[in-house]
Amino acid sequence: MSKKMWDISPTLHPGLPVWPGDTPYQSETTWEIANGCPVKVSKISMSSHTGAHCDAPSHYGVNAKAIDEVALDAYIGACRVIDLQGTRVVQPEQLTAHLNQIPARVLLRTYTTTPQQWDDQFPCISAAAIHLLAEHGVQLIGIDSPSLDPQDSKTLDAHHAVEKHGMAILEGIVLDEISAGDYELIALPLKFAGLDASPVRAILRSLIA
Ligand SMILES: Nc1ccccc1C(=O)C[C@H](N)C(=O)O
Ligand SMILES: [Zn+2]
Ligand SMILES: [Zn+2]
Repeated sequence: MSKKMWDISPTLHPGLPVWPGDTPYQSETTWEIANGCPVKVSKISMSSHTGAHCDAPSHYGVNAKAIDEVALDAYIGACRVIDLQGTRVVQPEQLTAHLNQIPARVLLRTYTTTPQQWDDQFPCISAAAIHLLAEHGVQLIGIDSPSLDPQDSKTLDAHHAVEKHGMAILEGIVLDEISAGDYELIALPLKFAGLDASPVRAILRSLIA
């Protein structure tokens, strides 16, 4: 019997909300199946931070690893989805009840329904909460909002807390249909040379068949 699977990735389509001023998702057809051409091929243009994506350390750290240089083990394995719907800034005290035998990956659900339009007040996480998770061995922090830090942050306190602990980041996932609990996460970044992030197809699978 196969393991149940949940897709936690938004569909990438023209009009998908992206960071203000960033590159919108666009695609065009390079070749069509016609006139002797046997294939359809497309061209896509998008920000490295489109939809469900993994930040590389080089996105927020100087002389830090690019997405093609990061170790992949953080992006596949046991994870815990913590339901914090309605939270605007995740604080340590909201996590303490969920730390018992916590896996190395944590995904935070802050939305009941992920907005279809850009939310400039999107939920984020405090640096103190990142430090608490790191102290409990967490290696990847995921969130259903576009960033760990507030949109207007210039200090990126949560990202630099992640940097301090060498943790991995997964942002822009969709947890609308996901109940709190433990799952297997698979969310591997593409091997873009020198880039600061990579879109991913993020999925959860049940830990038992
Ligand atoms: N596209 C951007 C353009 C400029 C500044 C930030 C972004 C982001 O997407 C935020 C990123 N995901 C982050 O968590 O820092
Ligand atoms: Zn990002
Ligand atoms: Zn980020």
